[in-house]
Amino acid sequence: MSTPSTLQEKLNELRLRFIAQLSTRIDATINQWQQSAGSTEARAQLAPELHRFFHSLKGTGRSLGFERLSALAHQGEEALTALPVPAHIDRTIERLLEALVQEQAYLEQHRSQATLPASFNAVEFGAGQRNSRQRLIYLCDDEPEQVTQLLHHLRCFGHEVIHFADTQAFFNAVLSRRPDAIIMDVQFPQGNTAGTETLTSLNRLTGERLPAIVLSAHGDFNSRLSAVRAGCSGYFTKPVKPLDLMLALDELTTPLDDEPLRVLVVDDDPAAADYHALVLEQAGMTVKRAHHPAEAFEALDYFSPDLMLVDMYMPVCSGEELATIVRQQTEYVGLPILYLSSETDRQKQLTAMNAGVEGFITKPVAPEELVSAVRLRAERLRHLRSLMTQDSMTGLYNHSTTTDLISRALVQAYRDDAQHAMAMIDIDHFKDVNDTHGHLAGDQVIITLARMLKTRLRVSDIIGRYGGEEFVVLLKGVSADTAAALIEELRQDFEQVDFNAGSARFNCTFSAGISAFPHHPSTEALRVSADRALYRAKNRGRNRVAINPDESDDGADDE
Ligand SMILES: Nc1nc2c(ncn2[C@@H]2O[C@H](COP(=O)(O)OP(=O)(O)OP(=O)(O)O)[C@@H](O)[C@H]2O)c(=O)[nH]1
Repeated sequence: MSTPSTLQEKLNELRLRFIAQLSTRIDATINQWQQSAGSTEARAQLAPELHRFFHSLKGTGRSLGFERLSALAHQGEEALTALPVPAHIDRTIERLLEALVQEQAYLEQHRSQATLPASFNAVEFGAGQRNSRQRLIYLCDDEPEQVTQLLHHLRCFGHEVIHFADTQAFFNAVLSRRPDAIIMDVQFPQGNTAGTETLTSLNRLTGERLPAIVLSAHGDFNSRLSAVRAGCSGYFTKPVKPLDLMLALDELTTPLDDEPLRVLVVDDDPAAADYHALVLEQAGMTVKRAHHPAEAFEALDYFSPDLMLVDMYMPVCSGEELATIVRQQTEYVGLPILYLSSETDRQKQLTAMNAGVEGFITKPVAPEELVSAVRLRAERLRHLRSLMTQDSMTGLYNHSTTTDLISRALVQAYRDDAQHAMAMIDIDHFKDVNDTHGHLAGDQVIITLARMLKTRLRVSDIIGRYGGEEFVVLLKGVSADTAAALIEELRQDFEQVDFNAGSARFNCTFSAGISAFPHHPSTEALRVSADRALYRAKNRGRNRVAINPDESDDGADDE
């Protein structure tokens, strides 16, 4: 069988799985019901479980589009909660269980026709997960010297760059593959504003405003006006300083946050958890499913969710109890919690909100409604968190957050039996940079290295600014040797970046030390070993990457 790829296919697969498991669930309940026959006490003991069975079938049934099944389950739930207890309640329950058996048989027979209700067919979310900070840039310029310099810098920052020397080839390329940003020269042999005119035509043709920055040999009014009319965000006169252009590109292309939102879905019913997880995953979020509240409690620590979506009724404890337990820990006081339930009783909803949760989503929820409710709250938390955890100059994690995140990653690595590597990176002779070119130029170097680390390493790697000109990176899933090779590539590119301070141009280098997990099994042990290797790199002349000999795969010294 082929792997389902679209949301519809995945949801249909979920429906089929739900139908396949339905008879076991109904049979088990009928069994319990029959065993409790004749004993008022046994029936009373069974009532909460029976209620959960009907409640869960009602919610998941409706979410997956099984309206008749859900309506029957709803009747069962109502009968069990009605006060006074309805006359002939046993007869009612038996009738409903029989009806569920028939409905199950019907669904089983017609399983090949199982398709989602029409309301789901319009649902498609955007491109989904972005797991790279690299961008596709089109550079359209016919001046060889400028092009060589820009290509070099753009590639140092890990961007994929395609160069066009004429506007026609550029025009055709944009129509076949849209870039993330465009750098466009204004003047070409075809005319003084041929570059911006090409952009204007493309904007008209595509109905979009293409993200573009203009380079021009002239800063005159007409050239600038043509750029504004072409919808360009930046205008640079040649010779352009590559780093200024990089920053402008960043503003044009970098979304607020690259990392997918993490959502913890807690539901004892696997079908319901799968359904909601699928919808959120399709919208680009990373989802962890927990079927038991204790499992959810553990996941808080190693998964570090941006939001928790909790079923209100679970056998072990209620959503409200779980929310209270979570809230009792200071580090999770701000974690947004949303209840997800088919409970429609307003009073019960309000009571459940007492645990300080963010809101209540009633099942079945339309996919786009779920995504928007989750995204809104999770992004707010991300923003607040970032103010506390990031270094304001570089946007990298600050010292304490870096240490904290690395420690959590190591806990997870123990579980997964994974290997990681740590790199300590320190800019060489940085005091001289400040003394010679000024503090602002020094800041520019720090920001540039931070930017390179972010664009070149993986989103899942942990990158922090440890101190002034010192950075630490946890490269996940790689050996010390692989990490050393990756950092060595970065080192070679960094030394070629041109910095400017007034009319002076200068270059910088860095040294790095590498250590490996599980060879060094704690954050502190990793740090000490990487620091020792960094010291060796500095001692041996700087501008190099070092590993302690005992960490290298072949045990050889790195130099
Ligand atoms: N511009 C700037 N300088 C900083 C910042 N934080 C720390 N520094 C400076 O970084 C310099 C670090 O210098 P040192 O630790 O002596 O080392 P170094 O000159 O880089 O020499 P080596 O590491 O031995 O190659 C100090 O002069 C600090 O003032 C910052 O945010 N911006």
